[in-house]
Amino acid sequence: MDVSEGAVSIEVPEASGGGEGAASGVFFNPDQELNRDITVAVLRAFGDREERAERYFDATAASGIRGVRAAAEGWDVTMADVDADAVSLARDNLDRNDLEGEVLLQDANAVLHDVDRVFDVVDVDPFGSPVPFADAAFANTRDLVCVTATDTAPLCGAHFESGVRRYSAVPRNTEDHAEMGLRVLLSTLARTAARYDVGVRPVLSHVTDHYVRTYLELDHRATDADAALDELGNVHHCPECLYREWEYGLLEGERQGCPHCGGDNVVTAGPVWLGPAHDADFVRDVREHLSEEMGRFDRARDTLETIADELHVPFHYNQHKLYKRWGESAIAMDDFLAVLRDAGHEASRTHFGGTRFKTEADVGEIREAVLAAN
Ligand SMILES: C[S@@+](CC[C@H](N)C(=O)[O-])C[C@H]1O[C@@H](n2cnc3c(N)ncnc32)[C@H](O)[C@@H]1O
Repeated sequence: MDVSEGAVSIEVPEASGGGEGAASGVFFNPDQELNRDITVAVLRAFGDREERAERYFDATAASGIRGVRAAAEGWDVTMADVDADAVSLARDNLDRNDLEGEVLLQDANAVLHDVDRVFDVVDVDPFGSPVPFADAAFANTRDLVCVTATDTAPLCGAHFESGVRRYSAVPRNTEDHAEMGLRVLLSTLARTAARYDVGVRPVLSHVTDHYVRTYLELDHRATDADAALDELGNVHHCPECLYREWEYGLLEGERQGCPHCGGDNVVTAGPVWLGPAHDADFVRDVREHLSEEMGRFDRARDTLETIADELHVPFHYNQHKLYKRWGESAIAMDDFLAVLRDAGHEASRTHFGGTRFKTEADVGEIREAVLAAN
């Protein structure tokens, strides 16, 4: 089956249309086109800014769609896969588009540990968790590590034990679980990178459908790794009144009782990444580098616009849940944000959902602002 994405056309097996875990054939998930469109725009924006960056490694190639699209953008592409059918298909797909590139039948970790190779950008887009590739990626990438995680249930605490095992963190299945998953992933990646004296700075992150995607710019001094670790801490959630509170540091403990409603079901997650999950200027630049031939242009543009304007608050509220608790009907989001801003609180929409918002205000302050506006 022929598939066109952006400027390229590739062949994928018919059987792979079913998405992750398709019974036969090389993997190809059409639903990840948005992820790949944004990746191409990131490569354009990053390549313009860091002109010397030219070597891109698609660590888990499958059909080669990412590597082929990167090669079409002028990147010097290497791809790897442990599946011989995938390697042969990825090679064919480069040829089909008259593009150069190297496709290796090799474990991505072995390629990353090859002392004769250096990559500026490494893209890890595996089945499930990226953790098996994280050490090698951070130990051996120059500039940018791009990571997809599709194991959102462990990451957000819905599969608690596997989340603890895999991510060396305590995830909690709170009502803002998608952001919980992102911040648990960022915490694990920051701690993994720190082992190699590498500091990570997330320049763009999004949680879309059932995956988390993040782009981490790297700095290669021990002090950079220390600075990244300083962005870690714990977050406490009260499931009754939706109060949440966070504090930086790795040694903070659990909370006894909610300071807002007095409830005793407060849950603590950590260590999670409390720092910025994106760089607004970079996100705006990436948005400018989207192009209309991309299949998910409109959605990618809207997602990036929302992310660029998101406050750097490490969790978010669900406006409808708050109104339900107050026994009132929710008002339009723009009006609601205006109420918070009029009361002196910064507030923004978030790409985590249309009924969700970010603010530094706590639940008591939010309620006061709404009451004062009535
Ligand atoms: C989710 S698919 C990749 C999808 C692809 N990046 C895309 O955008 O369509 C994961 C691929 O990783 C490959 N893989 C699994 N373990 C690997 C390893 N250790 N090194 C390299 N590739 C591996 C699998 O064979 C599979 O083709």
